[in-house]
Amino acid sequence: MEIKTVWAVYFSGTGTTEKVATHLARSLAGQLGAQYKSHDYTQPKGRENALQFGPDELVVLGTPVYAGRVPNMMLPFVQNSIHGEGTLAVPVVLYGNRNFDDGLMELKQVMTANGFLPIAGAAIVGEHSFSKILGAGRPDGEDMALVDQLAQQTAEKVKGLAALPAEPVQVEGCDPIRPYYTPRDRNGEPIKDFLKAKPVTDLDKCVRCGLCARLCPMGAIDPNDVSQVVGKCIKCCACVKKCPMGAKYFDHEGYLYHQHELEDLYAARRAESKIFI
Ligand SMILES: Cc1cc2nc3c(=O)[nH]c(=O)nc-3n(C[C@H](O)[C@H](O)[C@H](O)COP(=O)(O)O)c2cc1C
Repeated sequence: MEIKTVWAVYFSGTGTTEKVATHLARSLAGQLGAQYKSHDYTQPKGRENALQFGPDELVVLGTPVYAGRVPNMMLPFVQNSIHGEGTLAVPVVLYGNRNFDDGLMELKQVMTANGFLPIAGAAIVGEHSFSKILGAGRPDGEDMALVDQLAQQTAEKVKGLAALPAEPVQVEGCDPIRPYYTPRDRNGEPIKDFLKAKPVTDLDKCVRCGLCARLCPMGAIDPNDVSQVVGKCIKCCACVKKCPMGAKYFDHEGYLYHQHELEDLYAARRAESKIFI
């Protein structure tokens, strides 16, 4: 099949999804002799208009895994505003060394329902948003080599297609999709007020540059007083990890318990990145 444009379309709070989706799409474009374009829907502005793709385009759609699924606050945009028309696609998820659970399956299902034909997929490990030691430095060289392998195999598959395949690619995950993963306390109870946790600001370090307010995917930080989170925080950690002064952090007890538990359970092991073709 002839593809004219390969797109990287992605949400990425801390940059790991962007790194993988753009690399994969660029590489595919090169191998297919197609042009490369990208659309970043991390910021509210990137979600203002619907996206529609045609039969001579290929879309790499990337999202991080939040609570084992596609981030729930981004799901409406993906479901309602990203459509294909017999468009080949590669759903890609990034996950923080715990598990991608049903994130890739959910993304594949939503895309299939929206007129895409997923022909390959990937679940790649990225440094966990909540931590500097969980999945530290990933995706690394080994992960990116797997992404290169996926690009090569997907390009070969596309070149060999005379028509759209009858079935989408098989990926790991449950169908029907399971409920969101719930952080639990030491008694096995859901952590109280976890969803209400939001970052605080060390005013001795903060230089009021306003970067955090501009970066927040939810537009939740007051640009006139960046210590105030006036909107909904999805805990993507863009403000925490990208603040040049290290002025943002979480002090919420339940959040910190969950972060340390994840680090205790999963930091020592290397979770596998996986490709599906
Ligand atoms: C709210 C939230 C929930 C998360 N849930 C999971 C999870 O269920 N499993 C996992 O392995 N990583 C989880 N992560 C980690 C991210 O999937 C991972 O760090 C990813 O690389 C972040 O992508 P980004 O850099 O594009 O923002 C979660 C991160 C956040 C912010």
